[in-house]
Amino acid sequence: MERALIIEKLTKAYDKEPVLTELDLEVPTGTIFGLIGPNGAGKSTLIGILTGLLDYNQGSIVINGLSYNSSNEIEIKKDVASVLQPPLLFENFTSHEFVTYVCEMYSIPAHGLNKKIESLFDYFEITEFMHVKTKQLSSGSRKKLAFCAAILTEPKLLFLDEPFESVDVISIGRMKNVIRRLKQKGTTIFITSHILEVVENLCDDIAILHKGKILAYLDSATRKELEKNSNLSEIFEQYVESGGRSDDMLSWL
Ligand SMILES: Nc1ncnc2c1ncn2[C@@H]1O[C@H](COP(=O)(O)OP(=O)(O)OP(=O)(O)O)[C@@H](O)[C@H]1O
Repeated sequence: MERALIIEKLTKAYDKEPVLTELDLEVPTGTIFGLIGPNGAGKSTLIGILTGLLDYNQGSIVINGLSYNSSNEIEIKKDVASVLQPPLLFENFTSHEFVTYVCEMYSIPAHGLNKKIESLFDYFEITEFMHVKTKQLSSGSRKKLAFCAAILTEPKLLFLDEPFESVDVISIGRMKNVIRRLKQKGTTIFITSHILEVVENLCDDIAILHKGKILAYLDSATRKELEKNSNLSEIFEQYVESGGRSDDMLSWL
């Protein structure tokens, strides 16, 4: 099977404090992959590295068949888009200026672009903010705008870090529709989320990241077996130990 992403022995420390330790991970091309893990597990750090925002100490990364290094960074990035947490927007641009600027950076042809922008903004109910500066948008609208910009760049690999956080339930449903459509077109989607019901229902393979390592990789066969008896939240709890904590600790409450 083809792999959109191959990570080997990836190690990252912040000021000597290890966050990712010899992490190995492979993501099959054209699938929706879910990365879940407790707070502080290293999910955003991993996405930061994979999108070129953060450096790393050791290991190797292959994206869409290209080995990641400074000489081919630009070639890799033209096929990769992301929605980060918090989303990165140009604060003094209007929503329309922002998405058109992002499309220019990705050399997306201008012909027909406005129609696509209008339909996406309409679908996500942000048309009224078309000519409003991004710094004035609510957190949910910022997320939706960053998502629209990422979609418009027609990526082969799309990283979504907590894409559903702050987003209303109707818009989450629409984001899920778009993500499924992208998969049908062959895009690989890499999602992190704490909303496990959405991950369970949307993703193909799922990995659990804990303390900087992949604790479990649940492919479709493994999921099928485990999900006979438990939902994803229960499976997550079984893998990620509670460290003996229970409600009894809060008996004073
Ligand atoms: N810039 C930074 N400097 C130092 N430590 C950092 C920095 N960014 C993150 N960390 C630490 O790295 C660890 C992993 O953080 P990260 O944000 O990647 O986790 P996460 O899995 O995305 O967490 P969450 O689910 O809470 O968003 C945490 O211990 C965090 O405190």
